[in-house]
Amino acid sequence: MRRRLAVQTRTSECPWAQSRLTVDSKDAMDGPPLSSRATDFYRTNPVLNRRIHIMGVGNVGSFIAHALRGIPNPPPVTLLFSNWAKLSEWNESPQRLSLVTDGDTEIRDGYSAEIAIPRIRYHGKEVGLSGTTESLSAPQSKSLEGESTESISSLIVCTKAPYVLQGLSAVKHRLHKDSVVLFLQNGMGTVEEVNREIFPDPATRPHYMLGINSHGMHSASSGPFTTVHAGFGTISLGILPHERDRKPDAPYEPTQKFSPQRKQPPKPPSTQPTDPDLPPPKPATFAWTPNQRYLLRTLLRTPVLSAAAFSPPDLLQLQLEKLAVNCIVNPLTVLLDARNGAILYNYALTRCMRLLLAEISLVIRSLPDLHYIPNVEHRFDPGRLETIVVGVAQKTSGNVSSMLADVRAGRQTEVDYINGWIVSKGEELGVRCLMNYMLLNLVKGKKNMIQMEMGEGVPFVDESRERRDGGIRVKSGVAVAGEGNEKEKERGKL
Ligand SMILES: CC(C)(CO)[C@@H](O)C(=O)[O-]
Repeated sequence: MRRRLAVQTRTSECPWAQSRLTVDSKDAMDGPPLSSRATDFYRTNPVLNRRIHIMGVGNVGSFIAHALRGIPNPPPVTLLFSNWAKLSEWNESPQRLSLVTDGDTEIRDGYSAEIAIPRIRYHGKEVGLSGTTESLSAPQSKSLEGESTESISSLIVCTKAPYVLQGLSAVKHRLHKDSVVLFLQNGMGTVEEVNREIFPDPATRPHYMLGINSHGMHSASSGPFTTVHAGFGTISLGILPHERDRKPDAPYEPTQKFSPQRKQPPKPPSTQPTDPDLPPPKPATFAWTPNQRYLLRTLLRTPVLSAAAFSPPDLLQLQLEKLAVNCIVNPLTVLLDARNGAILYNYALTRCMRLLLAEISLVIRSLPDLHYIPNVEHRFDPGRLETIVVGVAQKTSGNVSSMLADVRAGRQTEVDYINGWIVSKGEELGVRCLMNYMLLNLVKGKKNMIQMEMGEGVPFVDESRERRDGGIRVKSGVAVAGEGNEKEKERGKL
């Protein structure tokens, strides 16, 4: 039997430098015999559960699952399917994932698969099950027939932002306070929503990690469970401080990165005056949990992912830069019904971009979290954001943005988590974002228009038709939802 061992090495006082390796006893047997101190350590520290669950077996989820099974001593991986049809398709297939890179196909197996049926939520309550007409009489918190009840230690959520709450509702009772959940969505605000709706109690809330994916993937026409790795990108990862460790409304204290002396580095001058209404800034350092460290290390040792880890304030700034790009490229390509490159070399569109970026920049620069971080004024200056947006539009000029792909298919978009986040953060901070508000509603309006053209935009529709949207449809008095067209190609990301 393969016994797993954990080795902890404390390299410095700083939690970012602590490390715990999980190795197979087979590998450990080749080394020197374990000291009694080490065996005592294993007796007092429970061995980690190495299994990684992946929610959302679309292109992003399949890419990550494929990459994880390709590393030495790979972790066990469980794919969580959101409907019986897809799970049956998997069970009837050779149960392998394929990744096509530059025309070469690599096939990997050894996956477990489970069903986790998203619970449809309406006004914060679970009211039905995705893809069925079954209603839930009482708030659902337990597993349904066929669903596993085993606890989940590490979960990677790869579904699109509007489907995260539904998906997590199906597994929330399997997650515990020491579990780690990695969110890999476009936009902002998912974690706040999950805290409010799924894990309101910080005492039992799992730990979180965030990731920003810039790899481009789409599904292959050659067959199911095959993903084409079309654009080589990176995954920026970070661990989010838990509310048990750090108050979420506290701004970050800047970390001195480069200093000639170790002792008492000089504090960089704050670019903004200290706000008496804000709580005092807190450092971004905190202790990692074993599951967080394990998941982070596993992803970092998976070369295909090109993953890199960042401190929470650095990751937040990367997220905000990506948000600014998505706030411009995604909705403008929807309204123009054109590829990303269409927003370039067109001065009328540059004017629109500048009006939008003026609001976006102001909201970002007003965020309390960034209040004490030096250089924020310059990093999120509208001119610099414009340079980033234009650069991305140029690099991905041939891509159909993810939002345009969703709108064309009549699916729900991530616009609420992109321009919608800017509008609602602006409201909180006293910044009126009229341009973004209009764009938000134009995108929604266009999606509704296409849905109506597809005959799916009215609440009572032909019962035989599946709605390709995560929204609510009232059918026989029960709120239900369809699911996205799985065959639809996911656009390249950046
Ligand atoms: C940057 C971006 C717009 C490029 O296609 C991508 O993030 C997307 O499609 O959402």
